[in-house]
Amino acid sequence: MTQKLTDKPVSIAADHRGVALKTRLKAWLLANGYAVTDRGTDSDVERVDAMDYAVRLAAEIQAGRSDFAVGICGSGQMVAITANRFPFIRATLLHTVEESLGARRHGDANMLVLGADLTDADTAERMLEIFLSTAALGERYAERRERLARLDPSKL
Ligand SMILES: O=P(O)(O)OC[C@H]1O[C@@H](O)[C@H](O)[C@@H]1O
Repeated sequence: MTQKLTDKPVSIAADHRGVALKTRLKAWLLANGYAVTDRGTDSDVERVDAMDYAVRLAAEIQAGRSDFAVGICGSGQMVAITANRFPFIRATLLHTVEESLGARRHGDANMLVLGADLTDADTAERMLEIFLSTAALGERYAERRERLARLDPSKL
């Protein structure tokens, strides 16, 4: 068993293209001792907008109900772009286990984003395992994250 960085439920959501991967990752989370908050969608035939599901995940983190979220759409792009509009979200679209390590160590990412059309489920499971068990580094990495949090668009 790898270390757990959170005792809160992991929030997960997907658009219609990500339903199958969401089901698989939810099962992995439950089997590995994580509580799960599933914010939909549940139909892979009814077309929905990935943006709405990214917003649902952001709301879970903003409210403090989850420390980590997993968002899925076909490419992952729409979830990642939407989620990163919120300053308290550090969403990262990943394709490899190595990227998952870096996203947590350097970026303290709190939302794992996956493209269901591009990512096989075994790799996604491994990325999720690494994502939820890799601590963020301190020192210069922490200083950069603090700078990031202070970036002010009105001062461009
Ligand atoms: O299935 P349709 O609606 O054609 O395309 C949706 C996908 O297009 C991209 O924005 C997202 O990746 C989303 O999953």
